[in-house]
Amino acid sequence: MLEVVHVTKRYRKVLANDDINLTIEDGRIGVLLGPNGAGKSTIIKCIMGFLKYQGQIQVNGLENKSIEAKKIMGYIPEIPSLYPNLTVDEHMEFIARAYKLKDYKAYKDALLERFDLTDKKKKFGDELSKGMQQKLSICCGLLPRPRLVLFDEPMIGLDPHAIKELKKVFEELRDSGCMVLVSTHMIDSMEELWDTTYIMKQGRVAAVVERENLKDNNKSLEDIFFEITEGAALEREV
Ligand SMILES: Nc1ncnc2c1ncn2[C@@H]1O[C@H](COP(=O)(O)OP(=O)(O)OP(=O)(O)O)[C@@H](O)[C@H]1O
Repeated sequence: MLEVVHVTKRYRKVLANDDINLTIEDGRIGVLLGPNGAGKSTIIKCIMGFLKYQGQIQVNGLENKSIEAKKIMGYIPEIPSLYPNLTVDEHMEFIARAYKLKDYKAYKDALLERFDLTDKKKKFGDELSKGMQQKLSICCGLLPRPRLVLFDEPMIGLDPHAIKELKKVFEELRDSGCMVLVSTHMIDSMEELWDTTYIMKQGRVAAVVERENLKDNNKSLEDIFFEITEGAALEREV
């Protein structure tokens, strides 16, 4: 289980995350939905342990900044950060060695095939298109088979085939008991895939929407999103 408890992050005068609480259980998909600047990337970076913040974050009971926690966490950043002098295949090998993976070759090849990178194996990072870079970044994030996977705006720049594959990946991760957290500002992009949506506004979680509860509520996620983001900020459960 991922547990984010009372997390507050300031960048000097900017309050980017204001007392964030969220939980993702095993085998569940959480979505961070919010307009630009709502604080989605910041909370993901806090969960990954890249930033200093106030509050507590635990993954399966482990402190998020511990080595044990990092071994089970995967992160696909909003902007791919590749090595210009490493090829596609070398990026994957680098990850495999960093995580001391064993028996990873078949999975590596399957990931590259799935995201149409098999014939790009020998291309260098700076020879890839933006979409190809994003696909490689996804493959690198998935190779260590993380139990918690954080995707920051993962569909931006992907072609329809890659988006379809990525959605299948979300389902497979969920079905294998992983925790998934996806940030997006596109309401429809996660379709029926999410279990819990955290609607963020101005650094706060303004509403927590559970899919089960949406059925009894005559409103769509879109209705709730616009009510929250265009109306007064109020924290509530739906
Ligand atoms: N490194 C930084 N230094 C200063 N302020 C920052 C920094 N990174 C983010 N911010 C500010 O923190 C706030 C939240 O930004 P964040 O990137 O978390 O939002 P977001 O919801 O991910 O937005 P987007 O959808 O545009 O990616 C914004 O006001 C942003 O300007």
